[in-house]
Amino acid sequence: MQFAKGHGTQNDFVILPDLDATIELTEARVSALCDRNRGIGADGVLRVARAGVLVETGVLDVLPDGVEADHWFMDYRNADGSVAEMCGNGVRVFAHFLRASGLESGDEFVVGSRAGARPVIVHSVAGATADVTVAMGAVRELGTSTATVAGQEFTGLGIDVGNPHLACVSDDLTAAALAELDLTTAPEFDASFFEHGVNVEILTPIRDGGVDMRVYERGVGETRSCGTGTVAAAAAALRADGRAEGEVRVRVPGGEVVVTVADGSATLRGPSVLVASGSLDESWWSSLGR
Ligand SMILES: N[C@@H](CCC[C@H](N)C(=O)O)C(=O)O
Repeated sequence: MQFAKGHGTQNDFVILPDLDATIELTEARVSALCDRNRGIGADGVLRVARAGVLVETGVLDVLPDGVEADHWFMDYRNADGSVAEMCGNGVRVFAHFLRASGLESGDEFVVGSRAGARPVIVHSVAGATADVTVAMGAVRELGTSTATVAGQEFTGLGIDVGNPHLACVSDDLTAAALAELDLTTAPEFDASFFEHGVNVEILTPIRDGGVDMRVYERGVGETRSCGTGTVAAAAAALRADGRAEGEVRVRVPGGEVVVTVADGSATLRGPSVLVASGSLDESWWSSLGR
């Protein structure tokens, strides 16, 4: 079984090209693959197949909104094996992989996700690195809620960008104080507000056109970046600045991306790096629980 490994601002993924969608991606297998000691190690898994094939094989019940049978589909799983609707860094890496592997030759194409169609523009591919913009779809504000991180309560804006986020802009927070925040344990949140769990972003207000952000991802833990999280963060930071639209540079521990919010939707531009490819040992794979 072939795999590749890549990351978008150090949010890293194991990529599994599976054009016939025959791989049984159980929770046990995904979590073993993503385990940094007993597997390859990653924040998530991206299965590569056409959307129609995933419906035919029963991985998807139906084609999500705007996704056509011949669109490429990013079948995304979190490191704990759970399925999530969308992954913004994942889409950039997925698009880069399609180009690097020759599965796709265009600069503009659609990547399907469970949250719907996500058109991409591949601006450049140079060596192991690509620069990709993803149209992230609608940014829906859900209202105010709170999260408690290491005993400290943060108020934030619930935002749905295909998956759920609570983006907490903290007025006096500096980049240095943010870096000190203890994010080793899961933030507490209002489970009646976020029935399906939530990704929590803590960020500074906009200063010089940018924010600093850290994230605790549902199904993963703290990651060095989260693309959908940067979109939620940018939208919340713009709101806190009295604006509904604008461009925001979002600095995360793993690098920097640019988010543009306009007309109730957003684009996300940033890098992708493909670092390795190889094959999984078949006996190891089949020894994993189903
Ligand atoms: N890292 C991703 C988001 C992955 C899904 C998330 N953990 C969830 O469960 O919603 C990104 O780049 O957007």
